[in-house]
Amino acid sequence: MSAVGPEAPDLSAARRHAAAAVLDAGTLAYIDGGSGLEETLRANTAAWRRLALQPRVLRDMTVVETATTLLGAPVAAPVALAPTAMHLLADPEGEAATARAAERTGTLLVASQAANRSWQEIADAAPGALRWTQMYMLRDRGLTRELAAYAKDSGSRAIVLCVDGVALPRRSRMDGNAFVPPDGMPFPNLAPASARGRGVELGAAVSAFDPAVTFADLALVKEWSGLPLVVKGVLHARDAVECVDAGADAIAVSNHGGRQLDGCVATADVLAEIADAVGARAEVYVDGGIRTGPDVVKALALGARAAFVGRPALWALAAGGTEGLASYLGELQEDVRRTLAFCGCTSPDAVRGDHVRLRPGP
Ligand SMILES: Cc1cc2nc3c(=O)[nH]c(=O)nc-3n(C[C@H](O)[C@H](O)[C@H](O)COP(=O)(O)O)c2cc1C
Ligand SMILES: CC(C)CC(=O)C(=O)O
Repeated sequence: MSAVGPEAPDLSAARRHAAAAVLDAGTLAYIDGGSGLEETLRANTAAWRRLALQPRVLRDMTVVETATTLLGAPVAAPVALAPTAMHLLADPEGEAATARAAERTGTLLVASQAANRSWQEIADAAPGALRWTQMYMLRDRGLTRELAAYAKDSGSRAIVLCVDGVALPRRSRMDGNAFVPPDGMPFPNLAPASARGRGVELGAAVSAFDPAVTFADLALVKEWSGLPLVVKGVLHARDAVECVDAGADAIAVSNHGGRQLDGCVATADVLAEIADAVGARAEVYVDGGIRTGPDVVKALALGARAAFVGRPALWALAAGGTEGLASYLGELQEDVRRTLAFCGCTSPDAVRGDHVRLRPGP
């Protein structure tokens, strides 16, 4: 404990606490954990703490808007739901519950390819929600093509191609390192239409991810889906530029919440150089350790258009279902609003690079 007492809890801490009371230990370890020594998991949050906002004053903050657009579509705030697998672990309605919370709060939902509800069921649960679809390039290109078309047909407005799944991570907290989903957990969006009702086994699904994926595949995914393409899992400025050269419409700076390559850079530490390299050619987003309104505004100052949250949304969903997630998202939006006001910004667009700087010290 420091001289001034314990660190104040962030908005998600109470949700994490409540989730721990309802989830079994294995499920909680799966959600919370990272890979290896969890160096990157810890570095993600620590990197946001090392940055300090430098506010501007005397700018009339009577009206402060958090609303913005993502790939042209309006959202209530520059905070979105990162794709996370298996929402049936957190709520008996799975991603349908998540989608309703997104709809209610004007939040973008990125539906995972490892969702337990089919993309069409998620769409039907919340027709007013803005939804993008996360996919992997599968070894079976024909199936990938079919699923890309399915994403579009079920109303997704973009594909988020996750490119950090080229090896199996060692997830240290989990017994034997393998999380075994409960029996009967469906993965309908990894199966061809003919088997969508049954879904596939998770193990089979994960080994279906194609480690041979390259920049040349980006154009294919765009063509197959007919949708804008976000590349998720980029951590190097030159890769970001190459993705944009290959047709990407947006870059999601992400290390998968410290769950894939342990020991890699924290996202906050590379965001600015990636955003600078990409410039106005594509939107740039970030995830990993985003927990507060100030974290979101720091991300905007470093050049992101939006920040995405992963684990806190699952904790909030487990703790309180649609209601719990909607109230968490509402509080986070309010935290963004008050942070913008304190920074002298009447909207996300008003945030500039000089609103953030590194804290002095070790
Ligand atoms: C339980 C869990 C499941 C995840 N599943 C996926 C997934 O299916 N697809 C994907 O692209 N990313 C997945 N991610 C990574 C998130 O999209 C995101 O990068 C990460 O959670 C952000 O870090 P945060 O949890 O610190 O906010 C998952 C993350 C967690 C915690
Ligand atoms: C089923 C997995 C692909 C989900 C995932 O990405 C994760 O657990 O981090």
